Amino acid sequence: MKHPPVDGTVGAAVEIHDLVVRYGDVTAVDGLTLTVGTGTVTSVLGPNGAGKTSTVETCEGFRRATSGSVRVLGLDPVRDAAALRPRVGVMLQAGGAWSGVRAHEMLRHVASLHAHPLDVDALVERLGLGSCGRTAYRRLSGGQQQRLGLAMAVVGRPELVFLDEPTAGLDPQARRATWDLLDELRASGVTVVLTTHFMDEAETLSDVVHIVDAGRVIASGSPADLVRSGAENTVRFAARPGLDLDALMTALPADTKVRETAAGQYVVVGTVDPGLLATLTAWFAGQGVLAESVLVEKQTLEDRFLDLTGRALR
Ligand SMILES: Nc1ncnc2c1ncn2[C@@H]1O[C@H](COP(=O)(O)OP(=O)(O)OP(=O)(O)O)[C@@H](O)[C@H]1O
Repeated sequence: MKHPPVDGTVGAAVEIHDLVVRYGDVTAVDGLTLTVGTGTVTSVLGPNGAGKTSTVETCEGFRRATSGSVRVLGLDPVRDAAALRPRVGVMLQAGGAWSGVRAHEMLRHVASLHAHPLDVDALVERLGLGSCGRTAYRRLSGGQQQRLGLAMAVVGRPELVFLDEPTAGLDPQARRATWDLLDELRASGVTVVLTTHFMDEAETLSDVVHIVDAGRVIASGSPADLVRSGAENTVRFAARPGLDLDALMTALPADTKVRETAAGQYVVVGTVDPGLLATLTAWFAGQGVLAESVLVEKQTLEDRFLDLTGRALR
């Protein structure tokens, strides 16, 4: 069943305007503005420490904004917490359950707090939690805790779910099961806001992606738009390590960048056309370089993310 538009939030499930979150001297969120459309899957991406969790926790009502405004389903996440609780599902980055409680008991407890919960047994089955129902939360593996956290976030049939790195530490099977569940939530009209470091996940699942860096949104759009608004194409090739990339970039058109992503693995980003390929291979010939596996590819969201946020570790 599709959820009807929520009063006062037609078109917007979450509205964040000029949000600032400070912890003492640390400014975690620094004037962040974004809107999450009702019924969309929206991903918030950013390097470590960019302010994603602080932003999401403010929307969940766990943190107070230092300044700026946050509206969730048209309501204030702190002042209206009681009204939002049955309507919003939350999956935290860590924890969320009492350490001694058994997995299924915890899930049944959360389900009992909601008027029309999902079928607990079916959800347990879906997320592969059948074998650990009697296990205490603290004894579950990291991936099982993650899956239980996801189940707790969705069991109450929320209108909106916040998922902080929902697939971190999951095996490929559980990751796919999570993707399928998110697809179903979208199909039933649920708004999903997730943070992730997996670019393929964001690209596959999201209607809209916001890239956050240093506490601000630096790019927004559909994954396809974000990739399109970067350089058109990428050429990848393998050759001997340590090629003189300054010399190569001098030979190529001015807007072209080349980097060695791993020893002997190169990526050329720019306007890739037959002329650029001809220049590249002529340069190889002039240098006596026998390049292998020269591939013209579309830029990925990960390439775009790295272009926008740089390559320095945070
Ligand atoms: N409780 C806290 N006290 C002090 N500083 C904090 C606190 N929580 C977060 N920070 C700092 O705020 C900044 C933003 O952290 P936040 O967890 O929001 O980033 P993030 O984008 O979610 O990072 P990650 O991808 O690593 O989870 C970081 O510099 C972090 O060290």
